[in-house]
Amino acid sequence: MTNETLKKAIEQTAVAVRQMNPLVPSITNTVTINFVANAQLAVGGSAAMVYLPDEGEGLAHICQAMYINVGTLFPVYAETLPLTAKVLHEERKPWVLDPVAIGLGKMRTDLLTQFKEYKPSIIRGNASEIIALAGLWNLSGGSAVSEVRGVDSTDTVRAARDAAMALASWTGGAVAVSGAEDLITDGKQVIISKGGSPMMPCITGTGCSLGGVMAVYAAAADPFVAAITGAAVYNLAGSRAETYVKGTGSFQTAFIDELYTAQPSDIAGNPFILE
Ligand SMILES: Nc1ncnc2c1ncn2[C@@H]1O[C@H](COP(=O)(O)OP(=O)(O)OP(=O)(O)O)[C@@H](O)[C@H]1O
Ligand SMILES: Cc1ncsc1CCO
Ligand SMILES: [Mg+2]
Repeated sequence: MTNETLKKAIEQTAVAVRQMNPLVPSITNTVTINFVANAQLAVGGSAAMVYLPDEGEGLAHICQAMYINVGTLFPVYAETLPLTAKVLHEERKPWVLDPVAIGLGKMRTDLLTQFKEYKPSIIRGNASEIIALAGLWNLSGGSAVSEVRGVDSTDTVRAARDAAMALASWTGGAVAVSGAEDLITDGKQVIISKGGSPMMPCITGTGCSLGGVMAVYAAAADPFVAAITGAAVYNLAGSRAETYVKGTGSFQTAFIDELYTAQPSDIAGNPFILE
């Protein structure tokens, strides 16, 4: 892929989801569920959030793509998440996994272990989560899950490069590592997406909602292009929003405004490096 073909693919993806309004349901955490839905709607998707096993399974059958985030687990998810992921895998529906807080608790570890066989099309996490997931799945570049602390990253994006490439090679999809710059790989090529704002890690759910938005784009593009398009619109919107807000509260509102008003050509023009 060249810079020009990638820019064209990003622009086409952003245009396509606005035309399609794809149904992209989520099973996600209760902290940021509203932010995820609003971000998905802002870029052109149709959101639907569920918790129950038959509802996850039912939506997996009819959706264009789906988002699963293990941030706040409840006992019912031991049934909901594998059932839903199995349908997505069997029907070759694109789906995005956010392995939030990997390493915390037995149920989270069991679920994330099971997802190895259901091959998420895009894995999106911060650097520490990506390194820990590669470790849990016994892939190169990974490390023991016990090193993760809570939901925030203690590693740099570049430190997760090998883990991200190993995960993408396993799934055959894409992996996106978020941070001050974002690294996206399909296991062969690596893209660094630039921009964003230091305010983004100061509000909860920019990462979660980024996963939801990547799932929306995955309804219209292959996983690698979808993940790159998501990173690009986030970095564009974050850079723009920080220029006129007083602090992080109004940043969240301005950020959603910028997602909503971002033009496909501007999303494609957000700086990236193809390594
Ligand atoms: N220092 C930074 N400068 C610019 N952009 C940033 C910075 N830190 C994070 N971002 C952006 O914020 C978004 C979320 O990334 P982050 O790594 O904070 O996710 P996360 O830790 O999973 O977030 P959460 O779990 O709260 O949803 C990405 O678009 C990323 O590019
Ligand atoms: C803060 C927090 N705690 C569980 S999930 C979540 C959202 C960010 O990952
Ligand atoms: Mg996160």
